[in-house]
Amino acid sequence: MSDDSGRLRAAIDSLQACIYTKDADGRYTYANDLACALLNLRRDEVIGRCDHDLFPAELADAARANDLRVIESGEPIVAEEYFPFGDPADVRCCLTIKQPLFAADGRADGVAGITIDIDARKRREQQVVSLKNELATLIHALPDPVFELDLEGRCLSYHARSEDLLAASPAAFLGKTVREVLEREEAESVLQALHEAHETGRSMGRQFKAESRQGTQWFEISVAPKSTGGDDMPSFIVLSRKITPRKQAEQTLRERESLLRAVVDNIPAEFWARDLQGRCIMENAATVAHWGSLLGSRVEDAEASPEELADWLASNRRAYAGETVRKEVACDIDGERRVFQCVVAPIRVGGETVGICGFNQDITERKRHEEQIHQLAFFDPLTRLPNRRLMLDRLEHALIGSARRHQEGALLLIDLDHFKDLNDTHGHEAGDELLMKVAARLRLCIRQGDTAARLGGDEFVVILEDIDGVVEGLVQANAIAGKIRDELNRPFHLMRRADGEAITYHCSASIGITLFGTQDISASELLRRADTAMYQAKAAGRNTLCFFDPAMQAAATERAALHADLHRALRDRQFELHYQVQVDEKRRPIGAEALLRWRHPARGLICPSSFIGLAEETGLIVPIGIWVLRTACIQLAAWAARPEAAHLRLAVNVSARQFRQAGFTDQLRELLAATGAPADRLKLELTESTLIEDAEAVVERMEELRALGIRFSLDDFGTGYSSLAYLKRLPLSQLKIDQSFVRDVMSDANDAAIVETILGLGCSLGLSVIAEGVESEDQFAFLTARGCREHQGYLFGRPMALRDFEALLAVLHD
Ligand SMILES: Nc1nc2c(ncn2[C@@H]2O[C@@H]3COP(=O)(O)O[C@H]4[C@@H](O)[C@H](n5cnc6c(=O)[nH]c(N)nc65)O[C@@H]4COP(=O)(O)O[C@H]3[C@H]2O)c(=O)[nH]1
Repeated sequence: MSDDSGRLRAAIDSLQACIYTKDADGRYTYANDLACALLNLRRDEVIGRCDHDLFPAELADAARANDLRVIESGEPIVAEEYFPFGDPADVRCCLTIKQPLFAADGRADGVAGITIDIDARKRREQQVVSLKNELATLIHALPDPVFELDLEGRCLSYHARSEDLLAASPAAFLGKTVREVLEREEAESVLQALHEAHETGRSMGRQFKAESRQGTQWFEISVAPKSTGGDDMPSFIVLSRKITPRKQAEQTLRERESLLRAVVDNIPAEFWARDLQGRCIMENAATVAHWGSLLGSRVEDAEASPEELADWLASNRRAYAGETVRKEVACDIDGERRVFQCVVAPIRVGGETVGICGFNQDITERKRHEEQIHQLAFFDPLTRLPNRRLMLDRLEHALIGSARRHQEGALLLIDLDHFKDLNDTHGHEAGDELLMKVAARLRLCIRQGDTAARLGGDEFVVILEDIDGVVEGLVQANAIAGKIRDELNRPFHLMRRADGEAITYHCSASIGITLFGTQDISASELLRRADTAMYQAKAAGRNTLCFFDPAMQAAATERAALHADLHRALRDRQFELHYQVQVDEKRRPIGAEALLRWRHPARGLICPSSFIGLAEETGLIVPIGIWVLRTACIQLAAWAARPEAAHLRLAVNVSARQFRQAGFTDQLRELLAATGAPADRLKLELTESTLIEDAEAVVERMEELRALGIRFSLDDFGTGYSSLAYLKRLPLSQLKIDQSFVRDVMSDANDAAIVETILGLGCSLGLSVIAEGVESEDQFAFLTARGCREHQGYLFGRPMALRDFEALLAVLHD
């Protein structure tokens, strides 16, 4: 028996459980080895102690409470208690079975307990519980329903926060396969997802639709196989998201996109858009039809000329910078010139430019119509000349322009004589044909920039512009009116519609002319004047030109005649050079001034003052001047060969226009070479006005000529405004005192003072001074007394023909 109790005790001690007994007061009466070892006490130290002696109070309280429950109830209990295991910090959960111990009287007076460490299992259980809780929370938190389906698509279970998220009530699908619930195509989609998940481990993004009371509902599913851990039929967790709103939005977006596409394609213009890198990101059908698809390409990739590309790039740059650019572009399409109205504008999103877009609209037809409208509005349909309206507009512009530019213009009103008779006898068609042919001839008579217009009926108007000066205006208006009259006098060949016969028609016109320039006058007043003048022309017997102003008329007639005469004079060698002697203070001849004379066959000898002005205005002075210079050079060469005349200098007047003419230096060089005239004997007389305009060019020309040996005398000195500083820059050799000062030098103190000043000036500038217009001995004495060494005037000799001049030279020599 004692052997048995010893073996039992040994068995109890070897158990991996704490076994103990306690008395009614909770004092240990027995503790096995493991219990002692965990308390790190010997058994005799454990026996007699209670839990409060060994453990923290709250653990001991719990254990004591269990002990008391067992003692009081006399029933065993199974409870969880917590004890430190060796280390006081290592408190573990233990399963405790407590059994009452009974006294002989049957009262429970102690407890026998077995305590096993279940801490690790307890923790695992707790983890599983918390994992389950988390999963439940997660599933609960999921916005989308979750299903468990088997591989055939049978619904094993589901979880949904709300039945609204389902396509049908759970009863409709729980336990059923998707084939039973959904349309065939939709069910296939779900089954494919299940198989995909089965094979690859997951499936995402498959969609299906189901009909519900709310209409068609769309779902998107994510599938993952459910791990069963055995060979059971595989099942799958299917997360089903209701995407009906998204689908509807996508549908709306698609509809909008196709509407936008349709709108863009139906725009009756080419449309394109480019991103910030310049790549085409959108285009419409019209653009593709014209250019081929531009998508993805840049402007630089287009097949166009460098100028066109540069132009497009410049517009695009401006649009990227925020500007809306409008321009017209003309290009050839299939060999036809077409015009496009192009707009390039920035594309802004939230105030930021994200690209540019453009419209190119073919406006060729519109342009044509505009042109036609313009033609109808401003041009006479019969003759295609500007009509009254456009003529008035141009006339107003001409009036403003000529006033601003200080130029003259002329208005010619042309009325065909007896036009009505032509209409009456040969029909309107012949009349129309004449008007067209008259228009064509008028066009030929005017310069580019001038206007020929039809006022209506048989009345035409010509506007001449940009004419230098009134005289030139008279001359030109007269000349062009004459040309028009002559042109219209040439026979016209017309067709008579009635019998198809060709007729030769002799036309004449009455032309009224009026000039306009700086004076303030309206277009309508001008027209009235031209009309008055035209009626005067009619009254004067038709086929006539008439100026509005009789004085102008006379001047124009005279000028025109003079002009024609001058031409003839040059051609018929009617010009002569007269020579006026120039002497020194001892009256010895030192040279002469060559003065031009015109021996007119009818009017006799004409002085230059009567024609030099006109010759200058009309440019005839240039050929006349060359003739003078050539004659003078020939004369100088002749004198050079004669000892008594070799010292003579010859002064020749050169007009500003001639002096400024390109090639003047070369002309003189050639003349000197051709005639053999000594250049240093030739003296060019220039007036102050010649020198003042474009000073740089004048000085340059004078230097060129001086390099040839030619000298310069400044004519009319004292009448202009030459500054001393300016005079000093000029390579002059002589100042000529104007005869107006010499004339009154004896009577007018001012003139005397001016003469003295000029003499002093010549002295200080190192220039010789010659007095002009010396007529009396007193003047001569006055001038010589003040140091004037050279003289010219009637006192010594008038301008005279060469033979007389040479006779005079002989007398003066003697
Ligand atoms: N009252 C008076 N007059 C005198 C006297 N001595 C000379 N005269 C006149 O004064 C003018 C001097 O010529 P000018 O000042 O160069 O003025 C010249 C000159 O500017 C210009 N001219 C003459 N010949 C030519 C020429 O060949 N070419 C150019 N471009 N102009 C010329 O025509 C102007 C007038 O020439 P003319 O009628 O020949 O008039 C000449 C001459 O006859 C005098 O003592 N008393």
